[in-house]
Amino acid sequence: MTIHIGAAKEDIAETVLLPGDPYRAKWAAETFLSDVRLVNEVRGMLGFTGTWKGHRVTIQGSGMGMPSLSIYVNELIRDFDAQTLIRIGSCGAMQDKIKLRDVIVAMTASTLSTPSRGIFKELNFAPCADWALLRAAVNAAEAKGSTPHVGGIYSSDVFYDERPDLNEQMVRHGILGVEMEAAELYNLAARHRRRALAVLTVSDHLITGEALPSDQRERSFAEMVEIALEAAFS
Ligand SMILES: O=P(O)(O)O[C@H]1O[C@H](CO)[C@@H](O)[C@H]1O
Ligand SMILES: O=c1cc[nH]c(=O)[nH]1
Repeated sequence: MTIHIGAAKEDIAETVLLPGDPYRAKWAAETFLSDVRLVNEVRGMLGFTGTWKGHRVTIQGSGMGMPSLSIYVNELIRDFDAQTLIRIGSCGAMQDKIKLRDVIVAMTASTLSTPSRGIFKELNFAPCADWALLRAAVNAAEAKGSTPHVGGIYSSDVFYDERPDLNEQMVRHGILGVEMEAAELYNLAARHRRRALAVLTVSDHLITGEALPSDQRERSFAEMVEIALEAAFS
């Protein structure tokens, strides 16, 4: 039991899926897992553990933004010994070729800053996904007849952006989409030698201005959850 996760050590699986939205955690656990148990509700940041095809899985909300994700991932790694951590998040598309509801698998995550900035100082560390997980996610998507976009994303500290020039540079350099957590997940996984990946569904389009309603962000992103589960246990 930690300050932010009120579960016994044995209640948390080695494999953890991490949606930002705690109600997406509830929906995904109830939709994809068997023998589901609520294992955390501290601060309403719901976490569930169950089984998928015989494998134990925890689905734990991580909140919005890297400082929040950092709390949950630090505790999951240090206190619960999580080994494989896969973010299942929403994102905004930054390229014309990407459409609403497309899946993006994040190879790298560019940032302006992360909670790890304090230790990296002047170093520009390159947060990147675990290669085997990334390959397994792409294979899983393709086996389902889907073609995910694979490449770099932007992990931003803000949703309401006051620096359009930064987005312009991201678009210009081929960044696929923007979200708010993956870079610090990748930093922490590198530091503690764990496996991490971010699989994202496009909920907004920065070029067209399209946006999905919040109920769909909570309960309709099945494809990315299936890809994450298949990748974790391939
Ligand atoms: O849908 P989730 O997983 O929360 O991810 C995205 O949505 C939130 C912003 O609405 C941020 O957390 C961003 O990264
Ligand atoms: O961070 C995010 C998440 C979803 N959509 C966005 O535009 N930004």
